[in-house]
Amino acid sequence: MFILNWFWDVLAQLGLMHKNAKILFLGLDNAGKTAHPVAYAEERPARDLAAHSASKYAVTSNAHYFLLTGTIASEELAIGNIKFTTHDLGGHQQARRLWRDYFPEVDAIIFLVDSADFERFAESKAELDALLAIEQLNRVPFLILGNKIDAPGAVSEEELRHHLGLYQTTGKGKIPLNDIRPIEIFMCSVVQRQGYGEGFRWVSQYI
Ligand SMILES: Nc1nc2c(ncn2[C@@H]2O[C@H](COP(=O)(O)OP(=O)(O)OP(=O)(O)O)[C@@H](O)[C@H]2O)c(=O)[nH]1
Ligand SMILES: [Mg+2]
Repeated sequence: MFILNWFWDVLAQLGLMHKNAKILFLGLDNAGKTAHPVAYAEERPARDLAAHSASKYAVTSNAHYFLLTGTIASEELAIGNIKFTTHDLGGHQQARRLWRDYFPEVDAIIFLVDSADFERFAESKAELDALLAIEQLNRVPFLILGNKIDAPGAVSEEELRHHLGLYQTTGKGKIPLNDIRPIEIFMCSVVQRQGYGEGFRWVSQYI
């Protein structure tokens, strides 16, 4: 298993269109950003990752590696001559203070929420609101992923919108925007590999 394993399909899609996309994965701890037990957080040889990506996407070029420093995992991935950096920042409280170090030049923020964790919706909302209020991010597209729809007790999109206060969002089609930050919510299950592709396609049009 690799960090952000689940996201590679979608990165590959984005990779055909965009260069040097810097995407931040944020959300509370346990939201599903890395979707694997943290226990294996050790550095992996670059060749593992290269082998993985090569087998899956016929990626052969340079710069396949990732770093783990404390709770911050960052991956660089090159598809052809297009380079991506993804940062999955840990979500526990101490790590959240580090989020803002990663804001400069970010192209999109993916904010994950555990849609089955009713008790933490308010905490998620507080973090999300704080992010949305940051001047530096006021043009950065926000993709909110309501994850774990497969889990017992997961709420519907409507309910999650309500709990997060996301009543006015961009819309899910190809919506042209002038000077307004794109923001939309999509429900997904990282574990079952469903739902997020639509979200990433949506956000990619604004990167
Ligand atoms: N049922 C279900 N469980 C999921 C899903 N995605 C992640 N999980 C589980 O949720 C737990 C936490 O996932 P992580 O990816 O480690 O959470 P994280 O957001 O990276 O958390 P931090 O690294 O602590 O910030 C794990 O046990 C995952 O297996 C999902 O779509 N459905
Ligand atoms: Mg994690």
